[in-house]
Amino acid sequence: MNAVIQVSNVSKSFGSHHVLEDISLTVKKNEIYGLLGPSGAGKTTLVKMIAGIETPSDGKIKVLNTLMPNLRNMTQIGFMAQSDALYLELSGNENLEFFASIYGLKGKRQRERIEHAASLVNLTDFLKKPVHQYSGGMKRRLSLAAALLHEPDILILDEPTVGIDPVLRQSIWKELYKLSDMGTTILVTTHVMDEAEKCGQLGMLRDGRLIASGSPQQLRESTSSTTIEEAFLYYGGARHEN
Ligand SMILES: Nc1ncnc2c1ncn2[C@@H]1O[C@H](COP(=O)(O)OP(=O)(O)OP(=O)(O)O)[C@@H](O)[C@H]1O
Repeated sequence: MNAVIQVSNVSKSFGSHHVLEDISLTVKKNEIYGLLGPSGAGKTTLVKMIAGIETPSDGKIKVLNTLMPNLRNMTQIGFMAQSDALYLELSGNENLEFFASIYGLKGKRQRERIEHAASLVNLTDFLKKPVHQYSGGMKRRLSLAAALLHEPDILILDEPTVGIDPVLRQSIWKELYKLSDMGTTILVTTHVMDEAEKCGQLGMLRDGRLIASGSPQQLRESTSSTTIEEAFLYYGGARHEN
């Protein structure tokens, strides 16, 4: 099986707070897998463990067949965190140069990748500005550009389009499709239902449990729902009745 991410029976607690319970999921190569759930469901905690930033309390996570966390695997992963890890006093360009050099990109290649990533997120004209003058949406876009710089095999995006206007959101999704066509595996978290529809596969997360998974169409059809929101409510409700 061409599984790129394998999460097996993973649980996570912070002290006595059980945040995730017995999560198992598989993300295949080229797939765009969406983790859908309301705030506090545990999406960020799960993607941080997959990216190797947090460790599970129980269970196993393998990325590219290697147990995580694994330092070598980190270079194959582009991670865009929910809170932007940017240097506010530096310009957009300087931020991208910094991240590019961490990924080992130098000289002409570095310039090309920065140009490409910046144009993708519509920031070319703002690269000279210090980031403290950026709006929230611009900071998100710069973080996305930084995650794309080294053309990672796996892209993990935590709520990538929060604060981004619908036109740009659409162009970002277009690019995500393009990247997936070219072989990138993409894991994206969202609490927005219409965005969930854009994913090839979905995992619905609620109260730290994976309540359902499948393609948006499968999830709708198997619950006789017309929307993903309805399907989510069905699975959420069904679990509580058990
Ligand atoms: N380092 C931590 N220490 C203690 N509790 C934590 C920690 N990180 C997350 N939590 C708790 O875990 C739960 C899930 O948080 P998480 O950020 O993973 O959810 P989420 O689905 O990503 O929500 P949001 O979209 O609001 O970030 C929350 O109750 C949160 O308070």
